[in-house]
Order: sequence, then C-alpha cells, then structure tokens
Amino acid sequence: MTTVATPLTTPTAPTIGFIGIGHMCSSIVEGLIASGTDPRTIIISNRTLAKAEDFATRTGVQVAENNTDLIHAVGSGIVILGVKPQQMEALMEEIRESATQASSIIVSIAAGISLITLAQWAHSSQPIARALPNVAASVRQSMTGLAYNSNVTEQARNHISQLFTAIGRTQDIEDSQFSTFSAIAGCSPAFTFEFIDSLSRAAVKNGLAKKDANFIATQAVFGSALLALNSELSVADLSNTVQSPGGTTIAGVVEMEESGFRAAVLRGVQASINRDKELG
Ligand SMILES: NC(=O)C1=CN([C@@H]2O[C@H](COP(=O)(O)OP(=O)(O)OC[C@H]3O[C@@H](n4cnc5c(N)ncnc54)[C@H](O)[C@@H]3O)[C@@H](O)[C@H]2O)C=CC1
Ligand SMILES: O=C(O)[C@@H]1CCC=N1
Repeated sequence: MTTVATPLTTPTAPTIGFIGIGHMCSSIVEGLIASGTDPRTIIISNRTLAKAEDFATRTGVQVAENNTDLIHAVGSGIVILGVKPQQMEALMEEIRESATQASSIIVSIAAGISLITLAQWAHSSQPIARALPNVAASVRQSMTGLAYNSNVTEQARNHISQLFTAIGRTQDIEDSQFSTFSAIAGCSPAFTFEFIDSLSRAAVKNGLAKKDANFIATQAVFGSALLALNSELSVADLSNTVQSPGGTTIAGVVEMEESGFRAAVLRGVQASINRDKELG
C-alpha cells in the first residue's frame, strides 16, 4: 500500500524511487526538486518510516510503506538504492523478486560494491547501474560517476544519465575505477570542508570572526574551483599565476609543502581508496 504524506489533488504515478532516504538520497531528491522535477513523481521508502514521512512533509514527495510497495509503485522506472554498503546485500535479496516482476531499473549509489557483486545478488536479467554522486547534489553541483551492466538499455542509460545531469555533472567510468573516483569526488567534499575550516581557523587565530572567516574562505575556494573549471590553464599553472616572485603566496606554499600538505592529501586519498576496496 502506497501512502502519500501530503494531500494530493491529482494522484501522480512515481517514476523514480529512493530506498533509504539518508544524507545522500535526500541531497539527490533536493537537487532534483530544485531542477524542476515534480516531487509527486518521486517516491521514497526508509527503514524508519517516520523519517521518510518527515522528509515527504517537507518536500512533497510520495512515501511507500515498504520497499516492495515502492518497487511496485515505480514499475519499470528507476529505483535508487541509498542504504549503507553493509546493508546492500540484504536489501538486494529483499527486492530481488519484486524488481524483476516490475521490470525496475536498479541504481546503486553504494561505495565499494561493484556491478559484478550487485549482479550476483540479482536475477541474471536485472538491469543494474552504479552511480557515485556527492552531497553537492542538493545544490545541483554533484560530480557523479556512472556505469551500467549489459541489461541496461540505451533508453534506460539515457534516463539515468539525465537524472544525474539534472543534479550536476556526470562521467561514465569503468566499474574498476569507482574506488578512485569515489575518493576524489565522493569523499572530497569532506576533504574540502576540512580545508576551508583550516583556512578559517587560521584567520580566527589572527583575529577574524569565525562567521566572516568561513564566508571568506568558502567563497575563495568556490571562486578558485569555478576559475579552474573555466580556464584553459592547468591547476598547476593557475597556481603559478597567484605566486608572485618573493611574494606572500609562495611563502605560504613553501611552508605548506614543508609541513607535508601534498603528502597528507596523497595519503588521505589513498586511505579512502583502500577503504572503498575493503567494502566490496
Ligand atoms: N554520504 C555521502 O556523501 C555519499 C554516500 N554514498 C553512498 O550512499 C549510501 C547512503 O549513504 P548515506 O546517505 O551517507 O547513509 P545514511 O545512513 O545517511 O542513509 C542510509 C538510509 O538508509 C536507510 N535504510 C537502511 N536499511 C534500509 C532498508 N533495508 N530499507 C530502507 N531503508 C533502509 C537508513 O534508515 C538511512 O536513512 C551509502 O551506500 C554510501 O556509500 C555515495 C556517495 C557519497
Ligand atoms: O564515506 C562514505 O560513506 C561516503 C561514500 C562515498 C563518499 N562518502
């Protein structure tokens, strides 16, 4: 039985389902709604139903009482699986029969779980895609990696690609490259927030108010990223444009380098890649 959190005058058939409305899927749904997607075409389910109902009240999406109801409501549409990697096998087992019966297209966003492993938990005919978005989906600036198994039709690929293009940029990648992709696109928002917080703290140490320092550092990082995306120069060359000979920037860059900045980033990214590989 499908329930609706907010009263609808016209029932609308959902075309996209989300199982597990945690941090990542709620970011995707927020981004889709910001892109103009009618929330009534989205249906969600969550282990704790009250969490899904609360989210639906805020956004206008529909709620299914359980995962099987959600699959039947979506039918041959797209079902995004947003549970933790450790919960994915049990979920795939739970929805295996209904997903095949309904001809649903399954999209896993779990870190560390390969298409090959997902296929082992599904019927052999099941269309499965893998997507690795990031939390900037909520402001339509995700960087999302995509891969598909051979059961996903060209038309379904286009639907999935359009869905993630609505919330940012996408890149088709090999299943084997997801660990690396995840570290520099899925985890990197956290690395970036840590960096911004470090810039901000340094400014607070020198007397700036934290709120002002956060705003200033965040806009500076945002502007740098936007410049890098729009420039024909490499990021290394762009960095050189800021480093005047004998100037303030080179003094800071040298000190950061001597303190192991680049080595720390390389080691951190490698640790994320290694952890992702352990999850599979
Ligand atoms: N948080 C992030 O930045 C990113 C997360 N991911 C992936 O997204 C997935 C979700 O991550 P988060 O949103 O951070 O986790 P989360 O813990 O915030 O959300 C998971 C949600 O799934 C629900 N859930 C668990 N088992 C369920 C079941 N059997 N049926 C229905 N709902 C169930 C939980 O109640 C929870 O609301 C993970 O696999 C993660 O690897 C991928 C890219 C980035
Ligand atoms: O650390 C996490 O659980 C998620 C997976 C990919 C990025 N962050």
